[in-house]
Amino acid sequence: MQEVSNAQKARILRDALPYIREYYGKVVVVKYGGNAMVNEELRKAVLADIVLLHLIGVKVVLVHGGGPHIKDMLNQVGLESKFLNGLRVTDEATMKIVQMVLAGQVNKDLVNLLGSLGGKAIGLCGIDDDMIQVKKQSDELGLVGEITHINPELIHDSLANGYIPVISSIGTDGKGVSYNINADTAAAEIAGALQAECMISLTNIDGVLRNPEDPSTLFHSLTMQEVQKLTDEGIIAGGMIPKVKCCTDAIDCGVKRVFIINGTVPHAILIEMLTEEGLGTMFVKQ
Ligand SMILES: Nc1ncnc2c1ncn2[C@@H]1O[C@H](COP(=O)(O)OP(=O)(O)O)[C@@H](O)[C@H]1O
Ligand SMILES: CC(=O)N[C@@H](CCC(=O)OP(=O)(O)O)C(=O)O
Repeated sequence: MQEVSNAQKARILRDALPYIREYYGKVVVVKYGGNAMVNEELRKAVLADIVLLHLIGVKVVLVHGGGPHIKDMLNQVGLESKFLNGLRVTDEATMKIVQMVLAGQVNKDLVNLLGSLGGKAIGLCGIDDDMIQVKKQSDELGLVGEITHINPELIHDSLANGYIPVISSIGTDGKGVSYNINADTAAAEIAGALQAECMISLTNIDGVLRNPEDPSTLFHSLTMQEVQKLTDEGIIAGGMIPKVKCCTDAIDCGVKRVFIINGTVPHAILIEMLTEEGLGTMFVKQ
């Protein structure tokens, strides 16, 4: 690795200061999940950056998925993973596993790791205090929830008490039934309800690319109209479609800065938030 001189380190810190000031005391929602969350070393590095932001006074809210973890557990118990338009078809047996894996295994592992890195974290899911209220999205998807309302009180209380809230993407219908929610959707709705300064979705690709095989084709910023055009042209495809839709929804709901970045790049969150250049795709209204 190339040596960084003390003068360069000092310049990096000086240049970051205005951004630190800008984000101080502001709410930043980070969506973490997918393949960017599977590697343990990487996970530790991402969480260390979240702890650092928390320690310098940014109100970080971590919303997580865990699709690969759910898939592994379904495999272990002999259940199949089925998707319809990027959403998991969730029958009752699958929902039990989703809740166990997300609110149990993944959530508690993240909280535990944040704690070990010096962060004060609290693990929640959308069922706690009726935080994520849903209705059934469609009969075909089974227990997949469409969000009808976010009750942000518990998040505000957790932040006011100095915690990093770590929230898994499960909702309730208010009648005792748990529902599965795509984690990007949950993050965008939560960011909107909190009127967050910023939402960052971490994935395992650099952002939105004209050609996903070629990193030099990254779109550094995209307007809502450009997103529509690229989706119509089939350039934004597959798992990127719902991810980008959540970003534009968050902008529509008043979130000021919205990014998709590569969570496998060392210090990706810090580079995006605290440098002029950033590194992923930023979404803007126009
Ligand atoms: N234009 C595009 N730019 C970048 N990635 C794209 C694009 N179109 C489709 N994709 C695909 O979308 C994937 C990201 O979605 P997904 O795998 O669902 O993310 P995650 O698992 O992080 O939630 C990328 O790895 C890539 O294969
Ligand atoms: C309805 C639906 O599809 N829910 C997702 C929830 C987890 C998730 O979104 O995880 P990632 O962020 O890791 O993809 C699922 O069951 O996989």
